[in-house]
Amino acid sequence: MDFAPFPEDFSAGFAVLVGRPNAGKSTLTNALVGQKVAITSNRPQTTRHTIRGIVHRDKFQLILVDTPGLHRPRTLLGERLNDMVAEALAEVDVVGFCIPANEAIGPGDRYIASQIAASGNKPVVAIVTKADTVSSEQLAQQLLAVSALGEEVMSAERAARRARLARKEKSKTADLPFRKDSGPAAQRQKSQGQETRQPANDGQGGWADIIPVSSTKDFQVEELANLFSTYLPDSPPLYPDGELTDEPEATLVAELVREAALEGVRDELPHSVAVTVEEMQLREGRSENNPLLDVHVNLFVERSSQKAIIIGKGGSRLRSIGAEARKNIEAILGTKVYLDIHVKVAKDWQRDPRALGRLGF
Ligand SMILES: Nc1nc2c(ncn2[C@@H]2O[C@H](COP(=O)(O)OP(=O)(O)OP(=O)(O)O)[C@@H](O)[C@H]2O)c(=O)[nH]1
Repeated sequence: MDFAPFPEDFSAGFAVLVGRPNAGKSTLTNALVGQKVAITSNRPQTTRHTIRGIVHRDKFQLILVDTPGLHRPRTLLGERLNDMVAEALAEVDVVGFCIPANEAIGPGDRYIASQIAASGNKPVVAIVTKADTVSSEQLAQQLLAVSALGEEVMSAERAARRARLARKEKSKTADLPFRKDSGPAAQRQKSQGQETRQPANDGQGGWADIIPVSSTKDFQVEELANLFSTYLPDSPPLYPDGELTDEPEATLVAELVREAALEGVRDELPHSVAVTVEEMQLREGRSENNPLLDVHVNLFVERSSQKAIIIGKGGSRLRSIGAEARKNIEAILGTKVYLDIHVKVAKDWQRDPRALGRLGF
């Protein structure tokens, strides 16, 4: 790996974008990175895997983790998705909480905000996305509403932490033969005002920052990158220049096939489609400057009625899924691709832990 020379005050680290489905996380990731790496779609929850894009600048390197839409779990799959989000939050230097400018703040946003607040001491930048879709008055209103949400969840979380701490202290002392907080040491501590530990995510009242952006109109995207960079630790670059994503190629391929399969099925399928890559290798006997990548994938649905939808009349839908997916895979991997898709029924895979494991969740 070749690293270009970097200045002494270089910083590098990780950011995660969270937000409810359709909040614009994938589009923002792409805008920041400058190339299509995350999967966008106008339907919710197409981002299943944590996909990283890397923002390279002269003074910093920002590694972005794009999470699945954090949402209230309904099925086992939902719980796993939320686990993945929690893991992602634990690993980053700064959290970007995406809230669309053109939708009222709802219980979904509140739930996510409280999850982030509970997750600890990471600075949270509230990002009001899709700023181009509203008037400046509406944008100002939304910024105020987002700010109020920050105050609300952070102070609620502080109160909850204090209550949790108090309960913990109480249960620790409850089964002792004498009261632990009545001895001289405890009295001394109390008189010095040390009895309550302060929660970690304190001090701001609300968010670390609030910024409106538009990914499609390139409004304030660079400002956001710079803002994120102020939260990164001093560090040499973590990835070589030019590397845009470290997501294994197979995951990208599976995502692209899944995205193509969901296109055109307007409402019903998003939660019922999973894709695994069975085999991916360069075809033998091709010349070095004209390689062909053979890709075999399984596309799982839950019911045979869904299989019929995916395949379409005389196989027509499956053919266009294949063509669309192949075009996008070729664009990202930069080589010609032969794509073979097998449609299979895996009954109730969303609720079956073994099936989830097999499908890579
Ligand atoms: N007008 C406008 N539309 C946007 C902008 N950013 C995203 N969108 C649209 O909003 C929709 C959702 O965007 P995504 O980036 O897929 O949202 P997401 O949060 O990644 O969604 P999930 O993967 O479902 O969690 C897409 O149709 C985007 O084209 C923006 O800045 N302006």
